[in-house]
Amino acid sequence: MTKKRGFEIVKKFKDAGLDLPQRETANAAGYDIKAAADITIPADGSIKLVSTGLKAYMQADEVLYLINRSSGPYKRGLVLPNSVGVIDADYYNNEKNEGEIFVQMRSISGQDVQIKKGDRIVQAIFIPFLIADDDQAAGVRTGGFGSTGDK
Ligand SMILES: O=c1ccn([C@H]2C[C@H](O)[C@@H](COP(=O)(O)OP(=O)(O)OP(=O)(O)O)O2)c(=O)[nH]1
Ligand SMILES: [Mg+2]
Repeated sequence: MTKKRGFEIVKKFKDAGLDLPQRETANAAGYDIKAAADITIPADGSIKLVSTGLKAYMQADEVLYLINRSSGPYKRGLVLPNSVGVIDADYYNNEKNEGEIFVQMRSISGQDVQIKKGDRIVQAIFIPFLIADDDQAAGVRTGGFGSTGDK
């Protein structure tokens, strides 16, 4: 089978016994992503990066969105401060790193929230996107989290 899109475990977590993301029901859009290690999301509202131990490959005109589970804020008091995480196709095996996906998380409960290894923290949805007529993007991704600068 030709590889089109999917998830792989990054080297750092290769012996950690992680599961590859699954959809829970036949028509679900989202692949549920689990935390790769225990982490506390602090009561003070500061932002933590949660390791997933995963990278994602996809077609050049596809993007992977990380979107909160509806139970995230409602039951656990957890939100993604960036609302939606955008995982670009060229983040996979980029120049500086393998392209591990991290989930930004913040507690809005006023309490510490304990995330345990294996907890399903976010859902990931593959989506095709369009480009504008005059698009001339030719840059090469060298990392993530601000690698392309502010200007
Ligand atoms: O929640 C997220 C958001 C992004 N990323 C990684 C994958 C993505 O391809 C890369 C860049 O994300 P984005 O373009 O949203 O952030 P940026 O601040 O514009 O960084 P850059 O300048 O590297 O594009 O960072 C994550 O691991 N988790
Ligand atoms: Mg960017």
